[in-house]
Amino acid sequence: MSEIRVERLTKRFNETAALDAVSLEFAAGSFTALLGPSGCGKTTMLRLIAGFEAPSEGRVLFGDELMADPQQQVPPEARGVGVVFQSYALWPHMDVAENVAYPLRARHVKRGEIAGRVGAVLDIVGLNGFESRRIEELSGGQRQRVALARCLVADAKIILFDEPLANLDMHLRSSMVDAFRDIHRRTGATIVYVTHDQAEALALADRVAIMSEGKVLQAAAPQEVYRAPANATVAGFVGRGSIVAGLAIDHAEGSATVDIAGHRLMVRSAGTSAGPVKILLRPEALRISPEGMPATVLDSIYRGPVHEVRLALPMLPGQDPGQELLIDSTEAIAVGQRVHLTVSDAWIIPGA
Ligand SMILES: Nc1ncnc2c1ncn2[C@@H]1O[C@H](COP(=O)(O)OP(=O)(O)OP(=O)(O)O)[C@@H](O)[C@H]1O
Repeated sequence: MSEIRVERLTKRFNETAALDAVSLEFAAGSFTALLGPSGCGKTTMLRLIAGFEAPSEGRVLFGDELMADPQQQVPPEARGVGVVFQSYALWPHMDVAENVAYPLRARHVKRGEIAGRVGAVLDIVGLNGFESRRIEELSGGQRQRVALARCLVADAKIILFDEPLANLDMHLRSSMVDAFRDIHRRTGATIVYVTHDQAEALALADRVAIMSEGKVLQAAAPQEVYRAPANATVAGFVGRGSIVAGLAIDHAEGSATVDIAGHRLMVRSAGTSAGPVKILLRPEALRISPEGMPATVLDSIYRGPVHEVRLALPMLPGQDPGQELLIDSTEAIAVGQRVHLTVSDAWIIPGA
């Protein structure tokens, strides 16, 4: 059953549609990341689900229950949703345990029960022993964990996260990514997680919804979004890679033969007719070898374990000039060198 359903959900601020007729379901227990550039409508979607905004058009349902349409809205506190923002909004004058206990106190839960539940969630977020620490004595990552614990203690079936790791350094972010995976496993909550960090989205979510200009361009498993982007915008937004022009010569179920710069190869395809196509080539699917697609090295940048090498494809009559590819190479390669590439995987971008 789907826990959250948004139907043709639209939110307009003055003339601009921050969210534009989006329909999306969130299955019970799923972990969906909303991913997209700044201003694409991610936070607006979250705020509509939480009840902090009212829809201009469309509806929000939890199960079969209507939460909001333009005429009526269930108030946020009656939706039973946990929300964690990037600003932790903790009470500075209370210690860790008091902050975490706050939602239970507000609901008049018994003292004895509160202590047990607070201990249990502090355990989940790895803050056992910090009960009587003051908030100002905590690091950014520890504060974020307190905010997380305070959200978890309420036992919400739906938890919304708005860029919860945005203020943390890289090292802390990766340890918090582990904490989030653990929390999802333990609570089984339906999670919607807003981020503009694709690595975070791919690592955490079982489904990624890529948004742009108030619309959802693709909502699919992380592997699918990466391997088979629905259009050029998604392809450009998720992962590294190059989009080159080619000519489809022949196609079968799920694959096609294409010509790229005079070189023929088999690529994956969602079904296309013969003619010009755009093809996505990921760096890890390209390898320098004695024969294959010819290319010339334009430049090479050391990126840590590998050199990222930019190559130019030969220009052929009737094809796009200046087509470029990216590959990762364990060795530095001299600029100007001519090489050949084997292609182990490629994808025809639908409708491009
Ligand atoms: N209260 C508001 N009043 C007017 N415009 C708003 C309001 N809230 C959001 N917007 C506009 O709606 C659009 C979507 O905003 P939203 O905050 O949902 O984007 P986002 O994808 O979360 O961006 P970011 O990653 O920068 O947080 C933006 O163009 C924004 O300027």
